[in-house]
Amino acid sequence: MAQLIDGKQLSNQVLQEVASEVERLKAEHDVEPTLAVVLVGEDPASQVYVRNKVKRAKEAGMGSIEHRLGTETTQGDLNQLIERLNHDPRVHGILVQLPLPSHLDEEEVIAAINPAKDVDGFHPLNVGALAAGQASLVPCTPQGCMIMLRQVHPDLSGKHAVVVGRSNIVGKPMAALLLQANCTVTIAHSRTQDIESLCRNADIVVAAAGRRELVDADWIKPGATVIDVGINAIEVEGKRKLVGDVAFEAVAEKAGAITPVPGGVGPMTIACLLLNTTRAARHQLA
Ligand SMILES: NC(=O)C1=CN([C@@H]2O[C@H](COP(=O)(O)OP(=O)(O)OC[C@H]3O[C@@H](n4cnc5c(N)ncnc54)[C@H](OP(=O)(O)O)[C@@H]3O)[C@@H](O)[C@H]2O)C=CC1
Ligand SMILES: Nc1nc(=O)c2c([nH]1)NC[C@@H]1CN(c3ccc(C(=O)N[C@@H](CCC(=O)O)C(=O)O)cc3)C=[N+]21
Repeated sequence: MAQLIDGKQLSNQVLQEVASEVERLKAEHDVEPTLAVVLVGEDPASQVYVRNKVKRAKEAGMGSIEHRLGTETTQGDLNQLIERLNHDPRVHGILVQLPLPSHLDEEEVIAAINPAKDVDGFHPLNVGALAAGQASLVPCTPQGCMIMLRQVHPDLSGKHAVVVGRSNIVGKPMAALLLQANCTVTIAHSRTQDIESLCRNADIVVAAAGRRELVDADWIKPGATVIDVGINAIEVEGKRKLVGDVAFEAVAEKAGAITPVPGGVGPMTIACLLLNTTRAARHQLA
């Protein structure tokens, strides 16, 4: 049976560090690190994430501001709100929940965020910095995955990592961080041929495809480390349940270490978001 990498517990450790940094910023600089979350539309899954973020921020002693806008919000309205948050000295981090309703241009919105307040690390300037190995605000989910991986592999050097998925928010930044940690990195996606044997050669598999239980036991080399980013809501006997992109029961028999869903990457993502917010606040002091 694989070692379970407990994201809930690890995230609490990160959140404790965040809370101490919040204390210091308050005591030494009279600054309350504050995150502004912008949610457009009624996507129920997004509402759950926003609730979790706000709750954890409060627990860490941080300020949090929510802007809930209707589905009919225009690009102009949204840009105007971002501009206001960019210039508000009480706001240190800005997160616009994705995906946006289809009539809104995500690229334009992300580019409008002040890069110094871009706690998601999605602005082109931060994306470029990450690619060049000079990042200060690293995307939260990959950052959380790296903390989990370090539990098992304090030295990642020379490990073969396969990332399944190439999105801007998970797959690509994940690959960049693994490369920076001296892994040999393969990025697989929906056009990849024979993805199974690629994964079977990997010491580390990061599953971020958004396909429930895509990664099965015969994809995994015995003893490999498996990080499951997927969050897929399904119904079992009328009840809502979350499953990952990994067939957990079967893969746990074969892997050396594995992250659960829920209680894995999700809580780490939120902890890293708040960590990024304290980093942004610290930077804005200067
Ligand atoms: N735990 C957390 O904190 C977070 C979880 N998530 C979850 O992670 C998952 C991925 O999210 P995200 O990156 O935004 O998703 P996207 O839909 O943006 O990207 C999915 C990627 O997976 C690839 N893919 C899809 N199907 C297959 C397949 N059958 N075989 C191989 N590759 C495939 C796609 O390939 P192609 O490019 O060719 O289309 C694409 O690159 C989702 O379940 C999401 O809910 C996301 C963010 C945070
Ligand atoms: N701009 C932007 N940044 C994001 O980081 C972002 C986003 N948009 N859009 C959606 C995805 C998804 N995401 C999650 C965060 C936390 C959990 C999380 O806390 N999950 C818990 C449980 C949640 C539950 O019970 O529903 C867990 O896995 O244990 C999940 C998913 C961030 N995302």
